[in-house]
Amino acid sequence: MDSDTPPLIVDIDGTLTDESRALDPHVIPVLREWPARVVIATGKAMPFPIALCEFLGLERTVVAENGGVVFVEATDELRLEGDHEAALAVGESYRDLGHDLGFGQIDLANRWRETELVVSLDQPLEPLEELAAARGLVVLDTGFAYHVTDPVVDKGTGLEAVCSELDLDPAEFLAVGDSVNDAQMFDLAGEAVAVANADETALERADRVTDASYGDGFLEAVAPYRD
Ligand SMILES: O=C(O)COP(=O)(O)O
Ligand SMILES: [Mg+2]
Repeated sequence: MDSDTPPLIVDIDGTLTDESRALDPHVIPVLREWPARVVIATGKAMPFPIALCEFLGLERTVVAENGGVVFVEATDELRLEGDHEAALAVGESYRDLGHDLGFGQIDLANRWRETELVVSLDQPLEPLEELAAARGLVVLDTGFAYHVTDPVVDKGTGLEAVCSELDLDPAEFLAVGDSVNDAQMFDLAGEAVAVANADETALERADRVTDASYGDGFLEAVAPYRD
């Protein structure tokens, strides 16, 4: 890698993982050795990207919950944004209609969530969208879960928040992702790459689409900046 390597903002599920959300081990050395800043940007709750950074030996620079949570270790900044009360109320109303969030009794998908709510993809979408809209929230289908999210935040606002902390410009970044929740960070990044398994929105908003899927797609996305 040369000194012109851009900072990297990368999604987790579907980009660093396979379809079952298991991390592709081949991405590990690439992330560990990336010579510029690495930002992990995910729809997952904060403990997941924080743990990923720790296990990879990366400084913890994280956008979680689709932009609702931003943590920058270097400046000791934690920003929470978005109407969590409204998201929880959507969940309550959804249950009142006889539906379920779909993650079982001990719901690890929502347990550490601070700004949004997630519902399993095997649950009905339409009533969820109606309840969310009534409270000014949106539902994002990432291909891994339905996210009831406050539209004031997204991974783009998260990238901007990270940049203002670290005195970087979003346009310096290489962004890699796979789904609708990556679209706004794609719009801001200097170069946006969708892996081949990406959804229609991510494919449309990307500057480049890889031939390979999942972790192999990520490796292809960053290949021009290695060696
Ligand atoms: O949690 C999800 O549904 C998707 O997570 P991701 O943003 O890391 O792909
Ligand atoms: Mg993803």
